[in-house]
Amino acid sequence: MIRYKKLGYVALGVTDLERSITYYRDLVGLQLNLQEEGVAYFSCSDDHHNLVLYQNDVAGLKRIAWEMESDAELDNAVDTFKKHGLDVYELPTEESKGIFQGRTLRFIEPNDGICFELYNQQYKRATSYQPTVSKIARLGHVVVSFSDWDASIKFFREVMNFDTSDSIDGFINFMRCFPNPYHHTLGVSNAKLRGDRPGLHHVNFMVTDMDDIGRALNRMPENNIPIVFGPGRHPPSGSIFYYFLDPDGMTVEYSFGMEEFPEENPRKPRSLEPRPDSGDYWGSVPKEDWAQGGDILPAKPQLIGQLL
Ligand SMILES: CC(C)C(=O)/C=C/C(C(=O)O)=C(/O)C(=O)O
Ligand SMILES: [Fe+2]
Repeated sequence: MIRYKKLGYVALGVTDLERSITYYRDLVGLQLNLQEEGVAYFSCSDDHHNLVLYQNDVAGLKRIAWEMESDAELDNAVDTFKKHGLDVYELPTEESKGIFQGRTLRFIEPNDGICFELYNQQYKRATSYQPTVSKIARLGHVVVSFSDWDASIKFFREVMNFDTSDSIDGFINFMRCFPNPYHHTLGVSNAKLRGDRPGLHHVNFMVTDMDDIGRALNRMPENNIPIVFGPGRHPPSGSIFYYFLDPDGMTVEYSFGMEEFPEENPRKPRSLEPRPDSGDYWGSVPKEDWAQGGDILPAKPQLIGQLL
């Protein structure tokens, strides 16, 4: 069974790269490690990047990348994916080095055509992430609204070896990239909840303590950043949460205190009733523009290199 180390990075298309650099660096608190023509690499760890922004005509989700436990797990993934009829491409060495990574594979997720990437390691930084406005602990999760909710969950479970931690029936299925312990690194949301329009739901950064949330409660409104949900506490993972929009209207979440699962004998997944208090113990309800921004950006041009 395929084994993942973690959710490595998320790549987004943004319509004004300079504007988004200022936002993600100065308001969200990510460290800008490198800016090249049309692309910016941010981290919140000793990785070279945990968020990559590309200048693009349309804002949206470009790629989701998973760091594997080992190089052998990349081979394991290739064998598994090919058995399930997936075309997997290995980036040429100069390409993977160009994004500061070791061996890198890409494929198209079959339900909504998202570019998924697996890699074994990124260049590490001696001087790792230095917190500024917020002590971000890690890139936490990405939630995507998929067209076929059941088929997507089946793919991630049966092909990618993700486990369901909990589900709000018909709304969101919270999945762990096994054996990563966090309650979810991927959320499978139902696009039927947003007019059958698949796309990015939100990107989450887990912060280190409540003060990081507290400071954001003031910093975001002071900078006229639209708040779209919370503060509150999510029943699925137990996380304190706070959601706000980025300059393209894509939804970003700060959270603190997520449940962790053991590799052996984890608790059973719960099926939560689809009602507002399954989303927030504290009773807040999301604004209309929560989780609405961000298309799924075409994957094909990213499939470069050798077909395995
Ligand atoms: C309001 C939705 C239905 C909800 O419960 C969300 C939970 C999520 C998420 O969607 O990512 C979390 O972030 C969480 O529980 O940590
Ligand atoms: Fe979330």
